[in-house]
Amino acid sequence: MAKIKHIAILINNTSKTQKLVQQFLKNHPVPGCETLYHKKGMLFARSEIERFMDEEERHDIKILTQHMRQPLKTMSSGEQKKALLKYLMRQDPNFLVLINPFDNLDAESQSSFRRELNNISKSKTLVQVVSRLDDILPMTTDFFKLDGSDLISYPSPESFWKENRHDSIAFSGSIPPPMKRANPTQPELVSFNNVSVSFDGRKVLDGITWTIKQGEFWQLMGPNGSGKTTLLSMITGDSHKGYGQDLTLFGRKKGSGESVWDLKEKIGYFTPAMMDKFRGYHTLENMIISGLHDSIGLYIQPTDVEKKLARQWLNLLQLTNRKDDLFKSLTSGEKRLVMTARAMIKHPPLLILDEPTAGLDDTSATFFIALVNKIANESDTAIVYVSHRNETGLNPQYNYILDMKETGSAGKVEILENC
Ligand SMILES: Nc1ncnc2c1ncn2[C@@H]1O[C@H](COP(=O)(O)OP(=O)(O)OP(=O)(O)O)[C@@H](O)[C@H]1O
Repeated sequence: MAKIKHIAILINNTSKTQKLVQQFLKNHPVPGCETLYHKKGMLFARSEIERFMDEEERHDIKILTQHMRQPLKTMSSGEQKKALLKYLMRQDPNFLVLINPFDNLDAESQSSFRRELNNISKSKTLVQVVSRLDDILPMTTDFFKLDGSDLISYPSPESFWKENRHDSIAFSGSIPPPMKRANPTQPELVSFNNVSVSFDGRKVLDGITWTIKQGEFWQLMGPNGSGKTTLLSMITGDSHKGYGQDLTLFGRKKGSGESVWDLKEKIGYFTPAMMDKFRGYHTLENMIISGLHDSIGLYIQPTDVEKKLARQWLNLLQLTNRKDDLFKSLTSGEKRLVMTARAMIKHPPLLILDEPTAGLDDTSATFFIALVNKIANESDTAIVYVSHRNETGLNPQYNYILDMKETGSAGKVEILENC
């Protein structure tokens, strides 16, 4: 029997990924991948999960969760991915096109997902479309890179690895100062004392005790479904689960009449999903200034001082000459830098970055991490960085690790060397 081919396509910020994926799925020939022509292919991608979520929400059509009570939307990323893979395998395709399959998965879910794909690879071709070299599976036989619309094929795995392994990036310049000296904040920004959360009678968080102080740099870690998002949503005011519990946010006890707006004012927040919510018809300068007004995009005339500050940020990000370009014209790596600058321009007491490098290629992720380390070193802002990946180069002082148990996740503090 002929050996099954497995394809890896490395993508970057310029890649016309959707176009290529459609070529595979619609059975148009792809040079170098002729064996898949006229075969049945199916797509494993975040966008598919969102599509099924939309079907559930808008039309009440349950496809991935046919025999489950829990809506797809409230499942953890790992649970959603498992449900999608199960569904795709029931359709018995000849090949699967997987776009960044390990994004948003914790280490344990990644290994079990890798094992599952390894099993599937014995009978089906895998086409991995990935932005990170570490995600390429070992059984890969054919290597490509997608530059713009050009699919470049490599004669051997060695030639692929030699060309694409990258060096680390140095960052230069300083974090621009705040527009005005902040009122001294209390040293304790967030304090959970024995806080627990349940959904439908099932405990998700059990007795969380965690204090975040001014200027600290935390990484929040835990397997998929351990309650990271739930924990963050209590800090940002997006969940009511904190009421009636011993939770103090920026010096005020939860439930003592604070508004969500009071909280949002003190928090800079970025998660890649935020970028799906707007079309990007604002200039880079206005996007950054909008962080001072807690809007996404600017709807009032900026002052000269605001413009000057935005330019200092653009300078740091090496985007000075593009201040009048539209946000939508940026690559996804550049967009995330600008969104982080937007979140940081007011030097909030707390900056939350929720899986900020998901989907980025290695070079962009390295650049992003350099910016985060810089913010941690040069500002009084405390950072909570949520990631499943042990990001090379990220220098948090502490890990807050959620240990998932039947009785709900318990939290553990790990003090790191950078402290
Ligand atoms: N509104 C809700 N109703 C029911 N269950 C929920 C709800 N919100 C979250 N859950 C459940 O709580 C658990 C924790 O979810 P949460 O999204 O906080 O985990 P997470 O650690 O952020 O996961 P991931 O890393 O995959 O994003 C999951 O099992 C999820 O299914």
